[in-house]
Amino acid sequence: MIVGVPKEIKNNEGRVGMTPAGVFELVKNNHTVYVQSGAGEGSGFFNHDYQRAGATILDTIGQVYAMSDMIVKVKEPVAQEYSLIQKGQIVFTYFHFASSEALTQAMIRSKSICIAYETVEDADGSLPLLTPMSEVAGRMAIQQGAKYLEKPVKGKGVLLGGVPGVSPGRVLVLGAGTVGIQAAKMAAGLGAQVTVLDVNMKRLRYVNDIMPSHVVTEFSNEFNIRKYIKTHDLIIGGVLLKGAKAPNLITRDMLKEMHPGTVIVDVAVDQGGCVETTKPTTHENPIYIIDDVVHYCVANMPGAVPYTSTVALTNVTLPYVLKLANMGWRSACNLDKSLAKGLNIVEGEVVYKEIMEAFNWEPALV
Ligand SMILES: NC(=O)C1=CN([C@@H]2O[C@H](COP(=O)(O)OP(=O)(O)OC[C@H]3O[C@@H](n4cnc5c(N)ncnc54)[C@H](O)[C@@H]3O)[C@@H](O)[C@H]2O)C=CC1
Ligand SMILES: CC(=O)C(=O)O
Ligand SMILES: [Mg+2]
Repeated sequence: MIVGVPKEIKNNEGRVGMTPAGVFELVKNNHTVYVQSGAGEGSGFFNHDYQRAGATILDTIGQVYAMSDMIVKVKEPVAQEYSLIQKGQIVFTYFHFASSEALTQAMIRSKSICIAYETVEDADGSLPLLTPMSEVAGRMAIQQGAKYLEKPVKGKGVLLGGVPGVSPGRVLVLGAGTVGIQAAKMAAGLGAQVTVLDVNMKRLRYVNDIMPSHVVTEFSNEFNIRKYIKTHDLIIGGVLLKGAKAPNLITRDMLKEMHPGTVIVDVAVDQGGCVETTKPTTHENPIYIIDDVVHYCVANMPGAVPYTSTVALTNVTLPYVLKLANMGWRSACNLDKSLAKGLNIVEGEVVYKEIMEAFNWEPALV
């Protein structure tokens, strides 16, 4: 198979879909790999590294899309890429369709095979290709939140760890999944008081078992959310309903209940966000303020630490890339049920029910 690796063009996205180690494995399996010139630079991988591993470097993104059977990338295609995607081409990347009807319509029109990293799902319900990036984003959420709590950037002016004689800051974590646990761990490490909410008691039991006593758990419901947003300085949005639009747990009216300078880091922004006032931002302009509440809603947080994120991501994607290249998408998905869950749009048809539900589409209309 011919596999293409384009350079990411989303704002400040330094990750790349394949490392030279991945190229080496594919070439060893008799595949051809085209890498766009400079694609890996943000992650510390240069053209000569890819060439030494056996790849051919192409000058333009157009050439990579035109010459490849399968595109392996990181983020969802942006508008400039829509017309480059070909009928029957496999596109293996994050898509987050439920948050963008425009992207969904464009990929339906392309008649490509869209396999979304974020919905590849193991038998136990875990999401092996989302987990490493959620680990990065969960940890980063506290770093970013701590920064935007500073007064010069309109935060409340609270130091999360406090100092002797002054209470530490308070962090509210919505969702005790991968993002939530990593965020809670980082916040606890800084000495903050942490409250973690989830609707899944198993997750809350797990958090309760592994975290120190200054991390407490509560059930997630509107009553508790309304109570805790008034007293917490930093709120992390880490909820997920697989493949679906995130629920709006914090509604617009609730912002008025919060202390001015409260910071929300809505990591779930890529699935539409769990805060009604969330809209995607970029690393260039990461925040905006509504009702004195600072919103940080960067949809590609791990893109800012590509040296860590590219390796963490490609460690888990490469086995699937090899399977797709060796067997083709039909046989690979027939044999590997986890990978089959990644199929979102196939030759113009949406095959993932939560995407249809996100846009209130009836099957006959698509
Ligand atoms: N902005 C970014 O750069 C990144 C965003 N993400 C996103 O972060 C989100 C979270 O991902 P993960 O932690 O991996 O998901 P996960 O599946 O590990 O955890 C989600 C948790 O949300 C909980 N939940 C569902 N409904 C809830 C409710 N009403 N109240 C409280 N909790 C609720 C679930 O029970 C689960 O424990 C996803 O949307 C993911 O795409 C992940 C990585 C990077
Ligand atoms: C998961 C995701 O959206 C990201 O890593 O950018
Ligand atoms: Mg207010």
